[in-house]
Amino acid sequence: MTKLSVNINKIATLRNSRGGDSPNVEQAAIDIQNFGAEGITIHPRPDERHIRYQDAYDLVPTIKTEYNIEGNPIQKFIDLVLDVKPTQVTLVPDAVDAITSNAGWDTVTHQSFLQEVISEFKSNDIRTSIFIDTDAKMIENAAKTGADRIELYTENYAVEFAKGNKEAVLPYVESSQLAHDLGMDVNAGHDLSLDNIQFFAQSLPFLDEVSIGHALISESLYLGLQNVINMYLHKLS
Ligand SMILES: CC(=O)[C@@H](O)[C@H](O)COP(=O)(O)O
Ligand SMILES: NCC(=O)COP(=O)(O)O
Repeated sequence: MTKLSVNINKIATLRNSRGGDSPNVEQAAIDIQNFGAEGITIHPRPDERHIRYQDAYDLVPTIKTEYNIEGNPIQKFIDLVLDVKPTQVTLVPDAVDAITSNAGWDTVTHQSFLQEVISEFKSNDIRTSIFIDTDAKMIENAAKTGADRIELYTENYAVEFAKGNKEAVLPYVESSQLAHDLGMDVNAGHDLSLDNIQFFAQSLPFLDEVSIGHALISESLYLGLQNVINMYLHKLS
């Protein structure tokens, strides 16, 4: 069974837009887990435009499932993760000003750096995962860094699937098998949604966890709108 980890960045985006504490990200994490999600993912960025570094600490007592922290391992991020000690850290090669993640690691160029940070996280009992494209050479080199898992960057699959190109899943099928053969587990994420997740999960031979945020929160708004509007109308009647 593939675990669902819910990325709550967008809850924080909404909170920050008013400067207050609504919606409350800790309560959201509690509820999301009570509704059955098997993990909570956050992806703090250096500008703290959504999840803040302080949120990473405040969430600790609320997460009873798996806690996954994603981000670029700049020193501030490394210190945060070593302090918070989540279940898993996912290393993502984000540019400081990136709107969202847009590429996997070049594990050849950055092999020794990745090896160093991964070994530090592992010696602190934190599972490690590397955000990566469906490139065999990069995945083979990811294994050499000592990473426990890869997280397959699924934007291309999501874009192509929306156009009806189901064969876009094939590189992910191959990458999943390769990672497994190399002794790594497989996560996936980015733009996965209610539309594309089932075909993806059923196609991959190995898929341990997906982290989903943007689409899941948007879908929750749409699927909840009718209910909430009816509740307002009832209060006003
Ligand atoms: C690595 C990845 O694909 C996600 O963590 C995604 O980047 C979420 O970050 P944002 O919410 O900042 O888009
Ligand atoms: N690791 C991917 C993630 O956490 C969520 O990405 P998205 O669903 O917001 O695109």
